[in-house]
Parts: sequence; structure tokens; C-alpha cells
Amino acid sequence: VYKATRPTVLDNIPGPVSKSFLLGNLGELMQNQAGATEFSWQETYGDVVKFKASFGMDRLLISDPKALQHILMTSGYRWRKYRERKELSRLTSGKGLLWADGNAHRRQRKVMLPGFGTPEAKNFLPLFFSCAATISRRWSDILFTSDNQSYIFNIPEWTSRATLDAIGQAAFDYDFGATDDHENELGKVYQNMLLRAFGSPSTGALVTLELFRFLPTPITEFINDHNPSPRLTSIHKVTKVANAVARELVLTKSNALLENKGKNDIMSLLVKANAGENPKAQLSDAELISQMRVLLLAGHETTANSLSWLFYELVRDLELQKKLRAEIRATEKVAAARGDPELSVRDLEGMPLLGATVKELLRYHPVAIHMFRVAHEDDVLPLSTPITTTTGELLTELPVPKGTRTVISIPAYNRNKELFGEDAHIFNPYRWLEPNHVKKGVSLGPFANLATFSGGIRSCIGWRFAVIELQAFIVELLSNFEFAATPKINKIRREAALVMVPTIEGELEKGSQLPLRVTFAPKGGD
Ligand code: HEM
Repeated sequence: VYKATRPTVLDNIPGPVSKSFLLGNLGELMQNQAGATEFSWQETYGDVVKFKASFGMDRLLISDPKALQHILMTSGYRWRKYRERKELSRLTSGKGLLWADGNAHRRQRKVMLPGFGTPEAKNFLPLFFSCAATISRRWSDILFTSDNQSYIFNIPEWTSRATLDAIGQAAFDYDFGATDDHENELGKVYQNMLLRAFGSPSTGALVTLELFRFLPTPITEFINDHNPSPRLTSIHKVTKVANAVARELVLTKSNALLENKGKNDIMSLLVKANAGENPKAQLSDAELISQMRVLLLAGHETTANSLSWLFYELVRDLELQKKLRAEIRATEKVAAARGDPELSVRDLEGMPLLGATVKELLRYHPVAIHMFRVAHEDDVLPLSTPITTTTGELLTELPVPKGTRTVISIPAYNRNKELFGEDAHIFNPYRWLEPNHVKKGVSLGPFANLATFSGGIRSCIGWRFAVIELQAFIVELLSNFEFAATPKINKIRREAALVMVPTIEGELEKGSQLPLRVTFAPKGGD
């Protein structure tokens, strides 16, 4: 109560009026469609917005480029994840990289990094093409036996299966067989996992999460490990199945390394890097097991949902779909004339419209929505745009006391009009091809200076992997198929379930949905 009511420097920062003492403005932020509330706050109050969390506590929603650069990069380890949010990471992926902070994070990340360089990501291109080709084969079989060779596929179901297969093989040399319907138990429990556990959070769930910050960590862990609510039960099941498989895989990889038969999947590289570390810095077996769950969590639904959002845009802009296909086909022709059955990374890099579309996809539909950071020391946030306080004072930087809690809005940063142009709220890949449409701005994210993959010391370790994977799937599927909207396209909702998932208004219980009509793309000229 003292903390909530004492005067602070944040009192005069503009922001919306609290809706209730119990939830503040959290309902608007967390229960509305992903991004919707923050876009309207950004328009009204700017890139730093003070809002209320539960019990009258202040919180800052931040999308200001310089402030983000400071929190994520310059001052990275002085801004930590919230304790209760770390607890969600523990539940979904154990005490691995997504959970760790400070020195533990530094140590874990060092061992993980060798698996995620540019050459490693590029080496996976043939594997991604092969996973995409499995969808093509399955879809072709279905289309051949369908009326007019046309069928409505629920796109996220397929992108989720194919990206699960891709991460399984690339990260662990493990075959989920999800696209081919040979699903094993691990594959099944990971489908729609985030939506089941975190989709449409109730008011009770949001308040409970806020209350967890006041409890000692062992107590929250105990409660969550024994709570029989359906949402938590589904997570407990994933944990049990995933830990069993991960334990076996770590053992297999360690034995293979001893026999000098190590492979090139990420987990083998991780086990190898770990063996080469000095014993104090080495990851324990439990930590190695957690990293596998981290990769499954961070590397699967992120890419799957990004891909689904791309097809959502391509059926709303058929001209773009056509132009992209033409670019892909022309490049495939050149590769075939060279005698290459498949495109290389260089071919992908030589396709300007594909590159621009992937950038725009990741700008406009950043599937990770928020990051939560609390100041571990008093700090001063630099600002790109000064704040005019409610008392009329102009602040060019914002002093924040230790304990200040911020919510970083990835969608709001990615719609910054100063950086991305006045049309930032429109999906327009061509902005990336026009000189001076996108401004340089302060350096932030590793890809196209977007916030989509975060930035700095905790930036997404798998971003290269994700970009190449997205390109491979787009090339394969667009080259072979045409996509068209169905009447449900106008009811698609950007559901916030830790990641942004397409669902249909009023049909949340059916899980992730984006039904699109698929036909064979005509061969030859476009
Ligand atoms: C479009 C796809 C992806 C997006 C948008 C994305 C986004 C992000 C974001 C925003 C973070 C920071 C989270 C935070 O600090 O709270 C992150 C971290 C991470 N990502 Fe990704 N990611 C994607 C794909 C991948 C892939 C394919 C992998 C692995 C193969 C991966 C592995 C990780 C890991 C291990 C972390 C934790 C890094 C750390 O804390 O040091 N991600 N990702």
C-alpha cells in the first residue's frame, strides 16, 4: 500500500485512467486483441505511458526507441524480468535460458551461442525446404482427391506441425513426424500449448499473477506445481512428457560425443560446447534438459504463427501474392539452369520482394508481444521523444527509481511513425524497398532494427534460424499453391497467448484458426 500510494516521479507521466483498483488497466492491455490497446495509448499519450496495474501500482508501457535501447542493451542486466513472469518461463520450459537472469543467464547463453551462428543457421536451409516439401506433398495428395482440386486448410494447424518437425530435427535430430500424422506424444502435447495455457486470461488469472510477486519464490513454485486447474494441468503434462524425452536425448548426445559421433543439430553442438567449458561454467544435466524445452517453446509457435500471419496478409493482397510467386519462380528457374534442384541462401538473399515481405511480416505481426522488465537500481531512461508531463514540464530523460516496472510493447515500437513512416499502421512490404521510407533510428534489434526479436544481451538467439526457416517455407508453399480468403477472414482475432495467435471471434475453444482456400498454383507464366 505504501509503495502504491507514495509520491513518485511517475505520478505526472500521462496515461489512461485506472479502470479498477483490483486490475487497474491490465484488463485492457492483456485481454484485448494483441497490440490494440497499446496502439491507442501510443496515439494519445506517446511512447512512454503510465498506467495502473493491480492494487493501484504504477507501471510504464514503453515503446520509445532510446528508452528501449537503454533497457535492453546498454543496461541489460540492470533491468531484470519480473519474478512472476520468470515463473511462467519456469513452468513452460524449466530453469533454462528464458528463465535465467544475471550471471546464470550469462553462463547459459555462452554455452548456447555456438549452435546459433550464421553458418549453423544457413546449414539448416535444406532441412527447412524438406519440412516445407512435406506439407506440399500432403496438401497435393488432398487436393488431387478434392472437388475442383481446391480445399480449405486450417493454416496454423499445418504451420505448427511443420515447424515442430523443423525444430525437432534441427535442434535435436528428433523426428516428431507431425506433418505426416505420425504424431508422438511429445508432438501432441506441444500443439496449441500456449493458447491452451495462456489464451484469453481471465481477471482472476491476471490478479493471481500480480499477487505472486508478493510471495516468496519457493511458495509460488509449490503452488503452481500442485495447482490442479486445467490450464496448469496441461502445462504439467507437457513438462512430464518433455522432460522424459529431453533426458533421453541429452544422454544419447553425450554418449555420441564420447564416441566421436556427434552430429550437427543444435543440441549436439550445445553438449559439445558444454563439455569444453571449465567445470564451474558447465550446465548441469537439469539445465541441459531445460534448454531443450526452451528451444521447443521459443522456436516452435513463434515461427509457426509468424508464417500463418503471412498467409493472412497474402490473401488480403492477391497482387503481392502474385508478384512474390513470380519472383520465386524466376529465381528457381535460374537455379535450375545452374543445375541446382533447390535455392541456396544466396538465392534467398537475392530476392528483394521476399526480403521486404519477411521484414514487413516481422514488423507488422511481431508474435512475441510484450517483454517485462523491472529496474534493479535507480536509473535514468534516455528518450527519443521528450515527455510533456501532466503539469506541463518537458522531460528529455526520465529518472526512474529502483523497482520501477515496465512493459515493453514490441508492436508499438514496430509501428513508430518516425521510424517506419506515416503509414506504419498499414501492412506495406514496399516500404523496405523505397529509399528513406524506413529511417535508421537508434540501433535496437538484430534484424531490420525491429523489436520483434528483442535486442541486446537477451535478444532472440534463434533469429537467423527463424528468418531462414520462414523464407524456405514461403518459397516452397507459394511456388506450389495459391491461397484465397474464406468468409471467416473478417473474424480473425489476434489472440494474445504469450505469442500472437490467429483465432476466430467467438470460437476460441477451437484453438488456433485461419481457414484459407488452397489450390494448385498454375505452372508456367504468371
Ligand atoms: C519469428 C520467430 C521468433 C520470434 C518473433 C522470437 C522472438 C523472441 C523474443 C522477443 C525474445 C526475447 C524474450 C524476452 O526477453 O522476454 C526471444 C528470446 C529467445 N528466442 Fe526467439 N523468437 C523467434 C524464433 C526463435 C527460434 C526459431 C529459436 C530457436 C531455434 C528461438 C530461441 C530463443 C531463445 C533461446 C531465447 C532466449 C534468449 C535469452 O533470454 O537469452 N527463437 N525470442
